[in-house]
Amino acid sequence: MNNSRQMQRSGVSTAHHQRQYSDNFLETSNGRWLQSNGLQHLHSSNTSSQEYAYYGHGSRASRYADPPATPPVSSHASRKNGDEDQVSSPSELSPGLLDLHSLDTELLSEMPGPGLYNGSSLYQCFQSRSFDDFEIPTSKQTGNNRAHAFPENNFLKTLSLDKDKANSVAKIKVVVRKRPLNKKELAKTEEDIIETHANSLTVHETKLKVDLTEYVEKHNFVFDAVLNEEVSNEEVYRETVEPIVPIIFQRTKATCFAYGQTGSGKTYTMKPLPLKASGDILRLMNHTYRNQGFQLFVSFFEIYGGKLFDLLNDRKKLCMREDGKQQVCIVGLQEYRVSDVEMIKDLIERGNATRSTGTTGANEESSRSHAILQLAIKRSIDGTESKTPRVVGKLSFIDLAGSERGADTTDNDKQTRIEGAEINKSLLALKECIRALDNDQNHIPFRGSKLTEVLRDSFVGNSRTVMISCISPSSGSCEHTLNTLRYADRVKSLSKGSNSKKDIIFSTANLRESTALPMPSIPPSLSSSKDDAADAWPQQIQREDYEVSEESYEQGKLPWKKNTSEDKMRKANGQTKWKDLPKVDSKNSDSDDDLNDLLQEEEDLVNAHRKQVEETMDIVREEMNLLVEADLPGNQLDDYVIRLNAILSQKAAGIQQLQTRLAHFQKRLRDHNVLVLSSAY
Ligand SMILES: Nc1ncnc2c1ncn2[C@@H]1O[C@H](COP(=O)(O)OP(=O)(O)OP(=O)(O)O)[C@@H](O)[C@H]1O
Repeated sequence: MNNSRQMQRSGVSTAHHQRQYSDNFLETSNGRWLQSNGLQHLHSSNTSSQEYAYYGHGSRASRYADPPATPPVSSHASRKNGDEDQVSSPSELSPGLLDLHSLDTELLSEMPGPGLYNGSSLYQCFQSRSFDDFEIPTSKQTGNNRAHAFPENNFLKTLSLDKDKANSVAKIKVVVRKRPLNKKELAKTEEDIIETHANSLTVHETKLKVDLTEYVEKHNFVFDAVLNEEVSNEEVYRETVEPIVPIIFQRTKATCFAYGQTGSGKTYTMKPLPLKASGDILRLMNHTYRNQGFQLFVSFFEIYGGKLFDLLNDRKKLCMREDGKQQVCIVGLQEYRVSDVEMIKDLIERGNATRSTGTTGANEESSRSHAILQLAIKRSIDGTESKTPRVVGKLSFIDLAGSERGADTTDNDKQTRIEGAEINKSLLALKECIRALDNDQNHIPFRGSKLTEVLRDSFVGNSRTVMISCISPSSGSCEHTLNTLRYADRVKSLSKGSNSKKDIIFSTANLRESTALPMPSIPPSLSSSKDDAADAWPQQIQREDYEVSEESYEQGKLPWKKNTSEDKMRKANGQTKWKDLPKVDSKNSDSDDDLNDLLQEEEDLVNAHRKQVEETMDIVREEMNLLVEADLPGNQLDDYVIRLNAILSQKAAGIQQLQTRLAHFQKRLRDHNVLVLSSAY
């Protein structure tokens, strides 16, 4: 069905492909790019930068198309209110070439910093508009209409960020969003197995022992933020995108993507973000950067089955080219110049309505494509509109296809399986790129998929990435949820800054205070140990040591929330091998303390060791999941195996070091016992 739809559409787009040629246009930058790439036959008399502007603060009647910075498109200038056809009419739009990344990618040199921000005038200008049309009111939102129409949010504070502060915005931020149980899950009496804390969460996975008794395995994860089911879309925006909006004006490219299994809330989460962001961008353009010649452009396309389709141009098939500087260009992509939030909203709605959906084994209305909406801020070199504007910064929103990967492999529908393979391939490639960036590798495997090729310029240079991992709380989705969180954990480990280490300590404190959950395996005592071997503590353990899993053996399926004291007891009972040690009298209390310290250290070490092994197993499992059906070509597969081997070797080295430390501690314990025994007799 999708196939035929696409064929129909591509048929239409072929018809649209008839272009007028103009030698003059070769004078433009896009034309030059075409020429330099031997593609002059593709060039159009129009750019794809469609004017979609209307000034006069939102009055549709006063909308007019601004004289374009590039060859003009006049036919749609008189687009009437609500007349979508006029806008989308291919003959009117005359799709041209959007050199999204080529010359545009050479960002304009330093922009003047934000001027003095006058919060009240800004408020006055925008108070009549609402930017929250997508927002679902929550119980927390009171009847303060004024506040709702113009949320008195962090943005006002963010506006006054100077460049230094902007630089302090994390390069990679990983946020998890948990959705509420849905009706289906409630009807099946599925349990909520996700317990959230400030910036950590625990997954309570029910497992079966060999004797078929149930037990709960807990998996703890720490992220930059964890948003529970009560958090509104407005708060999600504040936590994720709002802080990066001002730095788009500082020659930065930022990407915000949602990852998670089908039905986990990716679209629900992503949909309102571009609109809110463009509202904030326009505010900055109209106030802080007033009269500085900034322009906002919107484009929206999807990657479906490895091919690109323009969501704002009747799903016209697009092609991607790489220029001599290895910059990726999307040929023919429509880009609309916008200066009003309402218009952006129209465009987003149009694009969303055009997205590919199909039926999968996992979800009837599943998005099987990656949807990419880009907000580009441009400015011509001299700040006027007489010259072709160039990209100053870009904000990309990516609603990824469902990450359930292997789930559809049993599906009989060939098309669905091919889609699944493509999705697996791109998610694998995305992670590979992130991993390569993490390791400061010279070679970033962007070519692994269309998705990563498109994102290439958003990851290099001065870039920011926000990943929102969407998870279902339901026990039935446990495996997918763990996969999502592990993927997010890998992305998180990219963050080399102070964040991750701080998180561990913070989280440890949190966990110790609030529950008797298993402790992360690097307690302060161990990391501050004066023992020589402490220096040999593998680096990656400190960095990646987020997930701790501990089996708390339970007879029957007891609700996890009630188990704290039992867990404590079990933990104590777990030390049976030491309880037969001869008792020493109270005079030996110092020795007791020493012994306890040693026992604690040993237990931590054993936990860390087990965690390393588990993590390694997780990596292998996860990679296998991704590889299934990814259908990589031979050379990519070889590269992939080499990289995976390197990671596993690193893990093996970490495990080896832990084993050495363990042997060392056991020797100390034996010595200690001999000492205690000899003093006892
Ligand atoms: N935080 C939330 N609060 C309330 N409802 C939610 C939330 N997240 C998701 N939903 C609801 O759950 C359903 C599935 O969400 P959504 O379509 O966003 O999932 P998805 O991850 O995009 O799925 P797919 O990958 O199949 O497109 C929708 O009906 C949506 O309204």
